[in-house]
Amino acid sequence: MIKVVKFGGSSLASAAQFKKVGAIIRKEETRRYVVPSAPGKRHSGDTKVTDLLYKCYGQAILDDDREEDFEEILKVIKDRYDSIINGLELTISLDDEFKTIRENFSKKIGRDYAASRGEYLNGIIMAAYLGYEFIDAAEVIFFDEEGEFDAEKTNEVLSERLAHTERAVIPGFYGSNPDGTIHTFSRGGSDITGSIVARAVHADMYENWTDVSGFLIADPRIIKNPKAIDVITYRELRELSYMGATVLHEDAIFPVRREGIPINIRNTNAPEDKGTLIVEATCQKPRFTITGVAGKKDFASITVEKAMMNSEVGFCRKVLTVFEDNGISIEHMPSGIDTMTIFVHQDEFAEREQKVIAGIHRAVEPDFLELESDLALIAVVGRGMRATRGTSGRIFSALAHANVNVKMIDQGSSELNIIIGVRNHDFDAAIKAIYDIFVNTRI
Ligand SMILES: Nc1ncnc2c1ncn2[C@@H]1O[C@H](COP(=O)(O)OP(=O)(O)O)[C@@H](O)[C@H]1O
Ligand SMILES: N[C@@H](CC(=O)OP(=O)(O)O)C(=O)O
Repeated sequence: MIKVVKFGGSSLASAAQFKKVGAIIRKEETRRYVVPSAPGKRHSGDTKVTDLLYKCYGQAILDDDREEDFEEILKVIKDRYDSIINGLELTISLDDEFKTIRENFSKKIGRDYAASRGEYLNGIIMAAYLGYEFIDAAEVIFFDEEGEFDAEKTNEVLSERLAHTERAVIPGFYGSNPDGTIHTFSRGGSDITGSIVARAVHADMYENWTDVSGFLIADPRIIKNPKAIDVITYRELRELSYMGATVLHEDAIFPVRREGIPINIRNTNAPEDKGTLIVEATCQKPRFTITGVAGKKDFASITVEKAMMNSEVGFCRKVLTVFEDNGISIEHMPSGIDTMTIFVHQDEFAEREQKVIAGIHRAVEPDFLELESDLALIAVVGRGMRATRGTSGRIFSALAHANVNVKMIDQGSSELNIIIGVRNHDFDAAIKAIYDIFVNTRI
């Protein structure tokens, strides 16, 4: 049995957190491959080391005389690592590493390099603390010429390397380009590294340790003490992650899914809790009709109206081409007989708004065109919804009771999700109402 264990920044924010992590790893022999993130927030007002590194590099590349700020931030970062090393009573020193980092920052070596040092340094500490081998992710995780993750090369090199390594620490979040420079995944990308490592060693389980007891039915920042989901399918999770449930990076699912490796989300601060199991398929009935609810704010909608639109061949395509030509991706597209509405990210749309409107006029000569902004989209997700009648009815009545005006509803063809559009300022109230009706009331 082999387990790959990834620890998030919240689990590695201080020496005290490292000790909890050490105890978890030592408890099971099978926890052979460890993927650490950079130290995260120790409390709500704190700053993640990754953010400090971005800030520090931002100072380093300024041409004017900002030496002081640069040195100050670098010292804050070094102090954080030193306090972990001292708290763990380790004898290692990162002085030489910081010397190299300072030199490389002065050479303006790259923003990705800068950010990656958070995981790199934490990996060195973790390996020393556990007595595991340290493997620099730059040697085993690869990106191609276009900057896309190179899954096949990585899998080949990484599986070969780990086949000869009994226990190792591989820092998350980064790898290398064909020219040897450092490249990072997008934010939260250590989850992806964990998944890649799990695939490479054909792990039996990918444990992803964080600061909550699993994937929760709703965002704990909106709902107080939400219940955890026991078992969730990859597909349900994809829907929820995409719509803003940030526990696991949305791209972290692909590598393990190929191999059918389950993911277990666990809590470093409550290691006895079972957490959430993420699987390909399950016969286990969900506890509630919905598995989870998540959402994102700041969308704009463009409604195009034209009589007999439905019978005009190619109408939708012509409208969509306008968005494509302007490089704007489309989030949702509910339609009626004479209308279609397109939901887009507000910030992406704002810059090209007038170009898009002009383009639509030229392309399809609509009778009427309406724009709306500051909208939020909420996804209610659940494999149990298919078998339950009246789910949308319950959602509508709950939202009506909470005085939330529903702007749009779109049921996915898989019947796995229902997407609801509301105003930004109704977002929290809508999530609360949906959680309440399905989880607390449970009629
Ligand atoms: N549905 C959800 N279930 C659990 N956590 C959620 C959910 N939606 C948002 N979160 C947030 O995700 C956080 C965990 O993810 P993250 O901050 O990336 O942790 P880590 O630093 O361990 O990688 C939780 O602390 C919680 O605030
Ligand atoms: N440290 C990186 C990568 C990461 O995955 O972090 P975490 O596991 O704390 O979300 C970030 O902040 O984006």
